[in-house]
Amino acid sequence: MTQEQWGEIRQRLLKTVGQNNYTTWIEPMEPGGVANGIATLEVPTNFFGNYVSQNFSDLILHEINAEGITASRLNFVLNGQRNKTANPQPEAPRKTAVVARTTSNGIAGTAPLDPRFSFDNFVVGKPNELAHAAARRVAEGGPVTFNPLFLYGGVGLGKTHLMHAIAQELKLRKPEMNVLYLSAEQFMYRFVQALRDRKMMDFKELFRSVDVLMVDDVQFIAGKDSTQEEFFHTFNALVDQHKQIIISADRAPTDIKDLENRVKSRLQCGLVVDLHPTDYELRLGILQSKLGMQKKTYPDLQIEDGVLEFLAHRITSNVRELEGALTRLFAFASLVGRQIDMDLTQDCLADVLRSNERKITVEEIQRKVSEHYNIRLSDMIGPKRLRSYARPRQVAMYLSKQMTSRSLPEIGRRFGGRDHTTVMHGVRRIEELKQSDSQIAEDLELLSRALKS
Ligand SMILES: Nc1ncnc2c1ncn2[C@@H]1O[C@H](COP(=O)(O)OP(=O)(O)OP(=O)(O)O)[C@@H](O)[C@H]1O
Repeated sequence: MTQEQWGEIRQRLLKTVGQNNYTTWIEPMEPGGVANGIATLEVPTNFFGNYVSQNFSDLILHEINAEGITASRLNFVLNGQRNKTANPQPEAPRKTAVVARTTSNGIAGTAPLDPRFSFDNFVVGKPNELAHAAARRVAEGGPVTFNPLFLYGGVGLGKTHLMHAIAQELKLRKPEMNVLYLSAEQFMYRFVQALRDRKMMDFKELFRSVDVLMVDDVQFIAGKDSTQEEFFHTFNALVDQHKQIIISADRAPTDIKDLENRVKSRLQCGLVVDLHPTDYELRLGILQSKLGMQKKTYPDLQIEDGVLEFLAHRITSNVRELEGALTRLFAFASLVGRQIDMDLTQDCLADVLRSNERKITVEEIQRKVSEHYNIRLSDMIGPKRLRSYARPRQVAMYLSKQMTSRSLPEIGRRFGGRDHTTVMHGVRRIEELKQSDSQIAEDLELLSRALKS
């Protein structure tokens, strides 16, 4: 793809994604080649590539094809890594802030900080309140009370956001502090580079001279023995000097496989806090806060009441996907010139909604029903025929038939190896009672709502 073609494509993208998105996400990319239906774009960071891929790839592909270039997929490579040897290019100037002070030892430079990942933009709810409070405390830059702060949680739950927020806040409050933020992958890359260039002294000096070291996605160094070793020494040197360390990972230190025990135990010796999966209220709060940004980009678009609630209810996997869905919805609506209502939402996000469909299991149903009727799970599954066990059992069988794709024999097996005719009888009995017994009807309603949430 030539610069000229990319220029045309960019101009059209500006109209569809809006000025803000354009400046942040489209403008920094450089065009690469197109081969076998794959168009390559150069991006400044992996994070950047992931974000663009999740939020704008459909639109970009659409415009690339509109330019007469045939491509069905996009491939993102880091700036300057395409044809590195054949076509050496100077590193593109970074547009976002770099935290660490520049040094002259040839191995300085850190990950860019995303200005949107601030404390102000972080929505706090029950699942993340502890992690948020700990991050806030560390960002005050006061005396080191827990070292390290170890933040962990599943994909897209806000670990990187909190790390960037801490770094940016520290930069504001304590500009004299030397704060180094980087991913574990970059740590390894720098270590290998220093070894190769015989600059280990510089490497050690750089890492041991920081006031705050922040390493994102530390699980990456699992299984990489020499990097772990170096990380361990860096860690110890900084802790000895009472310098703050902040680490993030996708799981707790004890659960990171192939990480040496001494590293694990070091990582656990401060404060370990986790970001729990989001709940409905948090998801809705996040959507409401992100709505403001979209409205700035697309001031003419209206969003129908109930759409945000619908998304918060249905997209439960992670915040990144939730955010991506909102961005996509606005971009799509603006592209097709429609307002955002339920129909458009279902059309535009069919794939995301499908992949988020929650699979309810028979075991979950059994657990919820036994809690509801206050009986033991073992009594529900066991052989006792007492009415106080038999009725909840039939309710659970009925819900298993309605809410899962399990067959009657499969359900029977999960209820202590009962025959499929027993399950069928139970299901029919509850179907009858649902019509004649308002208490049972109410129980079913309550239980199915609780299971779906
Ligand atoms: N509580 C929150 N408030 C506002 N935005 C959030 C919140 N949690 C996550 N996000 C947003 O969700 C997206 C994903 O978050 P982030 O990159 O921090 O996830 P992560 O936990 O680091 O994921 P990964 O494991 O993939 O690195 C970001 O755009 C971030 O701003």
